[in-house]
Amino acid sequence: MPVEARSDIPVPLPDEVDVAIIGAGTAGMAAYRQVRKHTDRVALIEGGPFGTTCARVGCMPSKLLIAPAEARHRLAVLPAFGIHSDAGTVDGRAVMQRVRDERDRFVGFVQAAVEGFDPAHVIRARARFEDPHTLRLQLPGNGTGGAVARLRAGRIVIATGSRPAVPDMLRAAGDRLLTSDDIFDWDTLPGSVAVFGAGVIGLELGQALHRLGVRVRLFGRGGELAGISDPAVRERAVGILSDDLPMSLDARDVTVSRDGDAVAVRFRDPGTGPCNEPFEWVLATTGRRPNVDDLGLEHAGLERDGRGVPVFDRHSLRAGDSHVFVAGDANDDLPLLHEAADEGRIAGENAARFPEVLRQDRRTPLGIVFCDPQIAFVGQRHAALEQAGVEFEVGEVAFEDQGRARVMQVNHGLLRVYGERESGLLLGAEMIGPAGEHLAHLLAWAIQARLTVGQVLEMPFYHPVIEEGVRTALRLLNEALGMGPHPPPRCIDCGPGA
Ligand SMILES: Cc1cc2nc3c(=O)[nH]c(=O)nc-3n(C[C@H](O)[C@H](O)[C@H](O)COP(=O)(O)OP(=O)(O)OC[C@H]3O[C@@H](n4cnc5c(N)ncnc54)[C@H](O)[C@@H]3O)c2cc1C
Ligand SMILES: NC(=O)c1ccc[n+]([C@@H]2O[C@H](COP(=O)([O-])OP(=O)(O)OC[C@H]3O[C@@H](n4cnc5c(N)ncnc54)[C@H](O)[C@@H]3O)[C@@H](O)[C@H]2O)c1
Repeated sequence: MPVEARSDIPVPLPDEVDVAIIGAGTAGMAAYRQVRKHTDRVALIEGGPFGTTCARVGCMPSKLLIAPAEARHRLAVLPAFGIHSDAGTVDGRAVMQRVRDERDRFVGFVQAAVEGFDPAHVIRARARFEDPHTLRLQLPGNGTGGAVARLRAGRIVIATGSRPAVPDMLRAAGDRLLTSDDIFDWDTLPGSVAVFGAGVIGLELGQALHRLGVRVRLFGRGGELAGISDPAVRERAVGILSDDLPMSLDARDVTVSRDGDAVAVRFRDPGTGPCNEPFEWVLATTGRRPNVDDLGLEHAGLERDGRGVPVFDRHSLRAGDSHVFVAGDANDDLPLLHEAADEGRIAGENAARFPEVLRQDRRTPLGIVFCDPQIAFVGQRHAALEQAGVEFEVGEVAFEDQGRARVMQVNHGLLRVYGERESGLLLGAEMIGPAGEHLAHLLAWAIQARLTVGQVLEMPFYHPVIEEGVRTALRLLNEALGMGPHPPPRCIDCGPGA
């Protein structure tokens, strides 16, 4: 990792501030910028390295690993275009060198931003509540444990992020057990990895490693995959992705043990006999836990939920009717980068204005999984609509015959869109398919603008583009809502393969 941007500049610590922010990640830095607009009496407290989870061990290095994997995988479609190539040999050291170099560049941008903050505001320490308004600061030591200081704060923003949660059953892998915090520092690619947890991180990293030539098996639970809630989309996703990546999404009787330097994974897939597969490494991608357990929250006088997170209002980020605000992964609501930034802004603004606290609209939910084909969620999920008893209809398009997708040899997937029966409002979508990141944005913007399905269909659609597939799904949805005619099976006005 790059050197710390900020040395421990001997700046006198304040005794008291208007707002203390715990954690200088994405949410904490966004909060700091807001607070600065109102007061100079602010402390941004960071107990770990600067650079944010996103840049250091999250969004950016994971996408840097996925990019070469996708580039290599595209070589497999070349013969279908009549092109033959024997390229594709993987130089693991070069792959990981680029991942680390580019990662360090991104981390450097964040560190430069921190360098731009007033040094008097930035405190290198781990913070814990001693009472609702007092933080105990454990300052960095020189190997012998650092000094302790105390800071009184009128308001406090908790923006402490999250960390990998590792189940005990994987601990037997010993020093062969890794998390996403470790792998981007690899010097080279390993030979084999058992990836436990078929959520977003497991799927993204498991598929990328597999496509870079690492022997991978993705172990899941109960058939879940990347949080897809629509059973039709999940079934399609499992079909497409398991064609390529070895998966045991409902592995039973799993045990992990060491066999010398290797890790033996014993398991049973439904309908098969017992298997015993050796791996060099075990990668735990079994979820993340909010960093609230070591904050002394029992001294903060806040009501907490079952995971120990202060009960808070997602429109103000305020914990109960207190002076404490909880933003980003720490609140365990929507652990995504853009949400952490939004929440930091709202929490910072409210902490600064306190006791005036404003409730703000939140954006339309949007989630993108950078596997290939991409998985995406927009607006209300299928399961949530069903659970809430919303009366809705579904329109769908399969991408196998979609014109542009076929031209490009990316014709795999299924998009399902949901619309409200009475109003015709577009409510949500789940998908696996080509250009998922772009289609998901279009749909999210339409939902946030509160457009009906009919109004979205009034928008321009070019030809031949993958967005024509969205139009097909929306036309079928409009018909199901009783608000549009049955679309012609081979739509002439839209050109072939729409
Ligand atoms: C592998 C991976 C891939 C991801 N990919 C994506 C993606 O593609 N898109 C996306 O939207 N999201 C992605 N995410 C999620 C995204 O990275 C997080 O939602 C986001 O970074 C959370 O930001 P944050 O500010 O809440 O936390 P962080 O950036 O983790 O900041 C929290 C800070 O608090 C500090 N801290 C903790 N406790 C204390 C304490 N007691 N005292 C002082 N400081 C403390 C920590 O050291 C840390 O610096 C990914 C995550 C992972 C792990
Ligand atoms: N592209 C993106 O936007 C992106 C990428 C990566 C991470 N993230 C964020 O990070 C969060 C955390 O991701 P994650 O993948 O760690 O968590 P997750 O909650 O999405 O998935 C964890 C999975 O592990 C499974 N699991 C738990 N214990 C298990 C066990 N013992 N054996 C097998 N499976 C087990 C769970 O059932 C679940 O399916 C995501 O919810 C997401 O918000 C986003």
